[in-house]
Amino acid sequence: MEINDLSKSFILHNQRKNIHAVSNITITVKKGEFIGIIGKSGSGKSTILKSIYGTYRVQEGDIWYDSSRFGAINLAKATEREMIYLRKHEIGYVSQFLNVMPRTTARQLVTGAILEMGQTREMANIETEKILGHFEIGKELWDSYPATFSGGEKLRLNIARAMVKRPRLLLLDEPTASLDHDSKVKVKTLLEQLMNEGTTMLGIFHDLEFMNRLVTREYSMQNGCFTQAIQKI
Ligand SMILES: Nc1ncnc2c1ncn2[C@@H]1O[C@H](COP(=O)(O)OP(=O)(O)OP(=O)(O)O)[C@@H](O)[C@H]1O
Repeated sequence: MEINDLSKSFILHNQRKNIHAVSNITITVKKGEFIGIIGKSGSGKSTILKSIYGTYRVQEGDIWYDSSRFGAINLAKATEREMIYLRKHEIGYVSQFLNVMPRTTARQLVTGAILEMGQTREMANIETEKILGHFEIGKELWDSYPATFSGGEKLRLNIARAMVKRPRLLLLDEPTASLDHDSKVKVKTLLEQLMNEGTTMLGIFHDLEFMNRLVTREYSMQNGCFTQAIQKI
């Protein structure tokens, strides 16, 4: 992926203010790399990820992504239909929050994600149980609605759902922020597996130390700009 001169502002109409969330971000990410981004709250980290994922429309700059379906595609200018395809098949996004779907059980949520990738139902069922078990989501919860889950359970399910898709590009927005140590270790192990399978990752981590030996390059952000880049591996 190649991001060139990405800038994004928000206009706050009620305050007649223009917020420059990110300015002139340029970065090249090679296949299989794991980029870690750190910076103070409000420095623009999530805005970068949301611009790549198409949650935010980019005003200036290009985000060239090497898609297996479309070839080189500029995500800054992609159509909604293209973005929907990419989100379903190639680009994953994990945040601290789970958007629960009404009347969908934890099992259905994960199985549905696997089926979207074209797996058989039999394989999807096996893999669903494997991943729910791995994240220690109690068996009694598998056929329950996640709306009633605790914060930690929701988060683990969220990560599980994104990971089973084995995305080509995975965006991580502080996914481990509210996890206990054991759950963090589990996430790290799975991220390591994904890396070994060739997934490229871009992640915001409050505690980058924890991701040590996985992150290949680290960027620091301040006021919407990268201020430092450190090659870790
Ligand atoms: N949808 C939005 N509307 C208006 N302003 C926004 C929006 N999203 C982000 N901003 C503003 O853009 C700036 C950067 O926000 P962003 O969420 O990217 O920061 P961050 O570094 O990820 O912060 P945090 O670590 O707290 O999540 C902030 O000043 C924020 O208030």
